[in-house]
Amino acid sequence: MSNLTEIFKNHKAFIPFVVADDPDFDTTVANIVALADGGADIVEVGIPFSDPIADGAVIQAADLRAFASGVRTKTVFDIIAEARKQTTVPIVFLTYLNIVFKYGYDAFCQKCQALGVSGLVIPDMPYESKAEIMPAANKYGIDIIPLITPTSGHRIEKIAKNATGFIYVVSSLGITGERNEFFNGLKDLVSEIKNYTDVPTAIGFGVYTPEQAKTMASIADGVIIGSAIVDIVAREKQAAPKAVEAFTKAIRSAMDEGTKASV
Ligand SMILES: O=P(O)(O)OC[C@@H](O)[C@@H](O)c1c[nH]c2ccccc12
Repeated sequence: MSNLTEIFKNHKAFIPFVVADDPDFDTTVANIVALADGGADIVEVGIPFSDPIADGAVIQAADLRAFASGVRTKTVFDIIAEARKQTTVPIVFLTYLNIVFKYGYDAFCQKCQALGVSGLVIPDMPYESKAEIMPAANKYGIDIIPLITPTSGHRIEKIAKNATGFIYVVSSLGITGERNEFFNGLKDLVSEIKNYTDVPTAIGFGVYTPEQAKTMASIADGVIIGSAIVDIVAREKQAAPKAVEAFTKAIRSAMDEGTKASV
């Protein structure tokens, strides 16, 4: 079983997201460690991209800060290598497909394995194109985390049946960023997925507050939060790690509360 799947056995998983090299190398390393110390189960690290079509203003701005810092794919790998000296927390990359394609599927997955990166979330790679990357992903034991959205419809069955690691359930239509309302069929969407697989589900997109995290943890096996953390990094800059750790603890305890209440 994938090491990512194992994590969900103990409790509801919290999966925070940061953009690599935002605002700089050392702060990103410290943020990854702070997320782990605060109780993150998996850290999702975004590789900055010039055309992040699924991202809202907050993450787009973070990508621009990373570019201003001179980020390259190699910088991102070096950040992970540095973080790995301080933490064993499971890590997945959020990356647009072109970055992986350009680096080479085999070389990229090999690098992930060497760095202890367990999975890839590739939002612009449709399920139907997954076959291209699977030989490399299988060779190096990297999970390709599929996304299921409120409009996945008849594709849910095949996506779920072929999933490994965990399934990223997109909370609503649109792009990343804070929101007050989510797709109202989320419970049904998660239970439909459960008809086809035991691979755990995590809900992301627009989850911003501890209260929302608690609600999502009552629906799915895990919760993903990006923009709320990236906002803290934008505000606090080099001082972010402390605030990021405090936020992570607040989310963790809200999720644990939610879980206890439903037992
Ligand atoms: O920022 P949000 O709304 O909390 O959403 C999670 C998210 O940041 C992270 O998983 C992510 C960042 N960029 C993405 C692009 C597509 C899908 C997911 C993502």
